[in-house]
Amino acid sequence: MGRKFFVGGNWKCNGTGEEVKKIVTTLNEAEVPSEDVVEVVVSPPFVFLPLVKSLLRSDFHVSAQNCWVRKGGAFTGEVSAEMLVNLGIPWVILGHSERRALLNESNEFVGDKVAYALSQGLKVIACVGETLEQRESGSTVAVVAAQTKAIADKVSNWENVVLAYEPVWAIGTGKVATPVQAQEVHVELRKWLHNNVGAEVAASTRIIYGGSVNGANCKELATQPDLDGFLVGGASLKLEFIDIIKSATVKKNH
Ligand SMILES: O=C(CO)COP(=O)(O)O
Repeated sequence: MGRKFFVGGNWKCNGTGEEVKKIVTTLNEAEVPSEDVVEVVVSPPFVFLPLVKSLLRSDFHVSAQNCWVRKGGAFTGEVSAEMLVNLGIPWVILGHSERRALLNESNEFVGDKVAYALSQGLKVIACVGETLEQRESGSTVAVVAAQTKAIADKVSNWENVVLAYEPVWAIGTGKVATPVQAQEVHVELRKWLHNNVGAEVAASTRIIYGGSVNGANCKELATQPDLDGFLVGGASLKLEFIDIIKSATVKKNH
């Protein structure tokens, strides 16, 4: 079963209105493989979502970087899944390691968020990944399995989920996982899905890699059979994001 290559750009907490418009103009002018080959999703900060949605080419899609865990209401500072749906935003990133680490989002909380966002009709990029300490102590697989289990416990339909493996030690550090390291964990995640959710979900769910992906390292990573795309941070604000989108063709021809 074909898993369409997926390239997400997580802009994190960056950009002014002018900078955002510039990035969108660059993306709009880029020649990239068609939507049949690659699904491209960019994720600006909340405040720029309407602007980006209104300007962005129609074959690229928009994602939020977070949303509230349940129905909106008296939750100062939060943005609900319903609001994203109301704005026509199809995607949301949930469980990013920066939120897990800095805002104490637990595995269970992330699982609840993923389930609620899906129930409202959003598609979810759900992030998992180990810290350097966890990798060095040999617990990488146990950590990502526990994070994935907390999602699987709450979610029965995986059709609208993309799983992003983002080792914390590779995020924003310039220290990219080697293709072999990434492939190893992607295989383990797929195995986990196979054994705990089902063969079909394991075969069809896209598992993408994030952590210091750039225009230079994306092609080799893309050749790995269980790597179905990327979630890109820093490089998604730069011209090289277009090269990363183009690495979808490496996959297609591999
Ligand atoms: O966190 C990331 C994407 O969500 C990765 O960030 P970098 O590409 O900047 O390492």
